[in-house]
Amino acid sequence: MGSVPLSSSSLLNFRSYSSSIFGRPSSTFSCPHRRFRQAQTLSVSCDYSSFEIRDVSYRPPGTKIDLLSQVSFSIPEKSFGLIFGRSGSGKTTLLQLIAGLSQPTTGSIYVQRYSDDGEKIKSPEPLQPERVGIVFQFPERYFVADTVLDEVTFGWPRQKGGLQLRELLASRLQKAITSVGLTGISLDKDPHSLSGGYKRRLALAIQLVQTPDLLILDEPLAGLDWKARADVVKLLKHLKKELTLLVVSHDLKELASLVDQSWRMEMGGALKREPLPI
Ligand SMILES: Nc1ncnc2c1ncn2[C@@H]1O[C@H](COP(=O)(O)OP(=O)(O)OP(=O)(O)O)[C@@H](O)[C@H]1O
Repeated sequence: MGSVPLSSSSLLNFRSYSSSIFGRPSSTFSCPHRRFRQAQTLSVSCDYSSFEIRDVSYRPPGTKIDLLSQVSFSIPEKSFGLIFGRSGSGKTTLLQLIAGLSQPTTGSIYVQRYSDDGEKIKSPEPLQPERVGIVFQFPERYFVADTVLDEVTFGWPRQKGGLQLRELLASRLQKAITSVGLTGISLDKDPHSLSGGYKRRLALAIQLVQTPDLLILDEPLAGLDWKARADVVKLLKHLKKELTLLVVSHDLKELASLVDQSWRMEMGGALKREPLPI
């Protein structure tokens, strides 16, 4: 991989900068319309956003089969949604549409803002792909760099930016590495030499560094041993406090304690809200 304008040591020198100074401010005060009612005593705004998928159908170009059929659901910010269903039902196809990797044939995907009492505020805004992070199945298969640092910063601007840009990038990197618990790992280490669980942490850090609002995970526990699986579940629990997670998985029991809403994808690409069948 080519050079990145920040070395590991220079990045670590930026540790003391607060991400709240250089990073994107968090979307709202944590006011969980769902968790506590602080707003009744303090005058704090409890508006919240919801990611909304409305009547989405998808037929791949040049084919005559709909892989998704009128899919509608919504997921409020800072909640954990899980989609389950049989292999080949269309789960990954749906994730790809939400991430903006392909376009729905019909229907829309947008962000709607609500007041605490559930009234719509403002017009809906299209969900911008850069606000969505996606971690594919077996993400470690797509690692391309020789060091953890290069892997996380792949695609960053290569020209020398100003100090402010360097500080912003360093701060985001530091925050992402810390959130996934990779601080004990040398940034010069070969990503391919990490354990299975640490590779998954790295895959999450690669997405988190872009500060997404919505993080999509396709089978995050697949192929891991029991210890790494428990590790990733713990990590997702931590991440849920920071952002919205939409997960496709067959590992329902292990993820059940995190799930706020779940849906079953039926063969033919119809999505139905349904409790986890465990
Ligand atoms: N571009 C395409 N053209 C035609 N068929 C496709 C295309 N992409 C996916 N499919 C088919 O669509 C169906 C749904 O695939 P998808 O990968 O979304 O399923 P899934 O529910 O995620 O399955 P799994 O649990 O095995 O990952 C499959 O039968 C797949 O072969």
